[in-house]
Amino acid sequence: MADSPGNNASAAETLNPSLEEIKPLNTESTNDAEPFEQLQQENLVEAGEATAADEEVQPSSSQSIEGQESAGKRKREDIEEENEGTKSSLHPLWKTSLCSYFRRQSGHCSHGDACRYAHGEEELRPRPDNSWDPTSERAKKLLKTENEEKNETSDAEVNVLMTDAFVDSSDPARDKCVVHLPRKWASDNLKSYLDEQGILYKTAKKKKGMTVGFVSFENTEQVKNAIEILGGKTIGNKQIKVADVLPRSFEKKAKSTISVSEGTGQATEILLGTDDSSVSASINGCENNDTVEMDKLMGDGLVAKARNACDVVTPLAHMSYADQLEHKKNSLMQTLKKLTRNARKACPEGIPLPEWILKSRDIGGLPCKLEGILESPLVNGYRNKCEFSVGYSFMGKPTVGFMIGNFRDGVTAVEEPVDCPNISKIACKFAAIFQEFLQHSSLPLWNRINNTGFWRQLTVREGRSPGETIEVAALESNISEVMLMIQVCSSGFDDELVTTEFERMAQSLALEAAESSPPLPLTVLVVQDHTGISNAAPVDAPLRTLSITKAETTSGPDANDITVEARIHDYISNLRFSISPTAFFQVNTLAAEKLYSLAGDWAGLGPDTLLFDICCGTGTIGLTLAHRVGMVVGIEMNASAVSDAQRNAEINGIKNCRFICAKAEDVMGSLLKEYLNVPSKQDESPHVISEDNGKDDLRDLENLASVDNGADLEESRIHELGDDTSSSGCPNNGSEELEGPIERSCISEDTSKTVQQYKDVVAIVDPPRVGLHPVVIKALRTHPRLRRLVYISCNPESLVANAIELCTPSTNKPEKGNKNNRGWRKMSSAGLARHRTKSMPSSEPFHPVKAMAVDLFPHTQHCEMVMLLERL
Ligand SMILES: C[S@@+](CC[C@H](N)C(=O)[O-])C[C@H]1O[C@@H](n2cnc3c(N)ncnc32)[C@H](O)[C@@H]1O
Repeated sequence: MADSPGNNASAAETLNPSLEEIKPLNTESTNDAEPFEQLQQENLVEAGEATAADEEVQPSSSQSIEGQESAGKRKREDIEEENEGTKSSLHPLWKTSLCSYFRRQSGHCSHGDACRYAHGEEELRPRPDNSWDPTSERAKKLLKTENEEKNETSDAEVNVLMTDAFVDSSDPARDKCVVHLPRKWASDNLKSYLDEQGILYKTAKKKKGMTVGFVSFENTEQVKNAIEILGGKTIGNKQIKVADVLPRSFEKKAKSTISVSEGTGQATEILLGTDDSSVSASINGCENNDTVEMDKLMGDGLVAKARNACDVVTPLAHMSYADQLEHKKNSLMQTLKKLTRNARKACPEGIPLPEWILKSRDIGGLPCKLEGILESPLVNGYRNKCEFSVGYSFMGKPTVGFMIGNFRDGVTAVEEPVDCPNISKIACKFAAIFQEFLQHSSLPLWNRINNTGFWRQLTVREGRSPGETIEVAALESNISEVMLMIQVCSSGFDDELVTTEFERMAQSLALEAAESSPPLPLTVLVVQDHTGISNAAPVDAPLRTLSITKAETTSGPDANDITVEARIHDYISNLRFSISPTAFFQVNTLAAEKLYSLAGDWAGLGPDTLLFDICCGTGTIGLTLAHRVGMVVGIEMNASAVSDAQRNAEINGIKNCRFICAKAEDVMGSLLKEYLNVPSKQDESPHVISEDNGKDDLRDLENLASVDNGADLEESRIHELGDDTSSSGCPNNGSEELEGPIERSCISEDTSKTVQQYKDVVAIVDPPRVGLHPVVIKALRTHPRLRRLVYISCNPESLVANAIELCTPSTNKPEKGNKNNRGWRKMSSAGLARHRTKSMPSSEPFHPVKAMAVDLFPHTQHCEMVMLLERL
């Protein structure tokens, strides 16, 4: 998802040597496999099919001759088997892939003409979809041409919707942007480049991470000169372009100007250069003008990307729901196949391939059966939490909604969420109310380019009333509580002004909510103060609860302000859940209920089960399954979520749960030891990890993982667009600084039953998008008493990566991790996982038993997946 940083040649060159060092010996090339995966995605090649592209899978070049021979034999038998079917009738894939044996053995293949694979480019036939074997010269040539064409097209579609003020001259014709610059450049690099080219300019600004720089000129002569000099220039393989900053009418239409003080870079003076009538005129006329102007620009080829929030936030909305489910299922199947391919590739020499890999051929290369996809009970308006960005619309109107593109590519325009089908009516109404308030606020909107301003984001969280049935036609009537969290950056602003503005805001929101028809519930109003660059605030960003004026008394002399505790409530499986402002709670409550109950069913629970709920959030999984097990141990790093979990256990009278506030990687090993210290037969097996050795290995892996978990700010920004599976939704890098491994325990534990009595140990893991920390994987994998693991994932790629480590047979001589190696930076998550398997201590692998998708996010590409892993 995140673009690879640094796409220029020098970055690639410096990376290669380190990659060499850690490239798994049995990997010839991982690049070739990718186009093949694409073909598989399009269902053009069966997963079991052997081609030059997937031949890297086996035999492993690090295997012994014997190993190679047996692997080679395996493959040859497979081919012969398949040939039986192809000789008699011409298989549609006959000679559509290059024969790897023929290529390797300099033009010799024992199958001769009968070989189903093409002996050389001349014999090669196009595939049924007219594409070519991706390893062939033809395919490579075609790809190159396509890429060139793409580059040309994107050149034509220069599209900078930088609505945040970033202009230096009074004449927009003298403000230009330069596009296709290296991401790693900052302003200084841009200035040096312009100087080197002999270009005169007034100011030049560029932020790292963006491909766009902003240059203002003293006069039109300088503009002309710059365009002439830069025309046709390239940096790396990118052609530099000079373009207008859109919207061109921004200066004309935007009524507020922000004066930024030189010294602090902080906005100190705000001139609302408008009277109310002109603001409302501009607001009222805005929608139509926007559309006309946008259409014109699209016609001119200047704006070709998403034009509204709906296209960005709900890209599948144009499909029927049945088609969306089918689309997601197919795409998940392709992702799952990576598990088989990579585990096969990583299987150490001399160790037989596990049964599940051998059997994968019978199910199209899947590691286990994908049992289907469960639909969301609600398809529209299902989100109980929406994070709306604050910014300027395409036409320069202060707007509360979604960014319609990527900041890195120079798009900061924010558009209203009106047509996004996943957003509830209540959330849309609150966004509109807050937007209206911002039109008159004396504090500025957050400017993503200068990182200045005040108003940043609005989060609307909804809680339902208890009840069995949901009125799909009148969803709002089920919403009884609403929490609004307004994110600001108050640093550098006058306290008194800020307090007055908050009071005005609270009054305005309460009044408008009460006057809405039907009235909107407004339970809690919280302000989150955050100074960081991205809106993804750490969980400990300061919160301030504002009092809300009771609607019925607003006009009376004794207007009654109430401040309530900052929390709302929702219900899952008839349990009441208390949710604090920053705690994770699944955004689609009804679908989450299905997800948790499926996980419980697959976990095979009973009164003798000890259930580890890893990454437990507010305790939803453990608490909804507590009645089916002996005891639940929940682990969660967000302190307020842990307090919520504890509170939720209490309000629901559940006594067999213990919640631990810690990073799972810090406590998993010791918890397994604490609970499972009873020696069993398994413990005596050679699979047991020795303490010292284990610690060393854990440290090695931790080293690799520390950067792996690094959040990509821009990725977080993209997920602001309504995808709550982001790291902002489930903070994996929360700033909750923990002193010790278990800083705080919340225990409502039935201590009458000692831990040794639990015969059955099960883990349900539900990690954030990045997946489980390698230390946690290792702890789970190497503890022999943990026989069953249910993995719930909002990111199938990380599920696959983690499952590679959990399910690949371990080597008898695990390698030591190389702490100084930085080559993993450019590896795929699966490649990295494969690499890690080499240092996995000798332990019995899990095997994938079954998988099921649960659609928590209709209209988007995202989907939850559940996979059951077991040890026989
Ligand atoms: C996808 S959410 C799942 C929460 C919960 N199971 C639920 O369904 O509501 C992931 C949770 O993992 C927590 N988390 C992230 N990294 C963690 C870590 N290293 N250790 C423990 N918890 C973590 C997040 O705070 C978040 O609550």
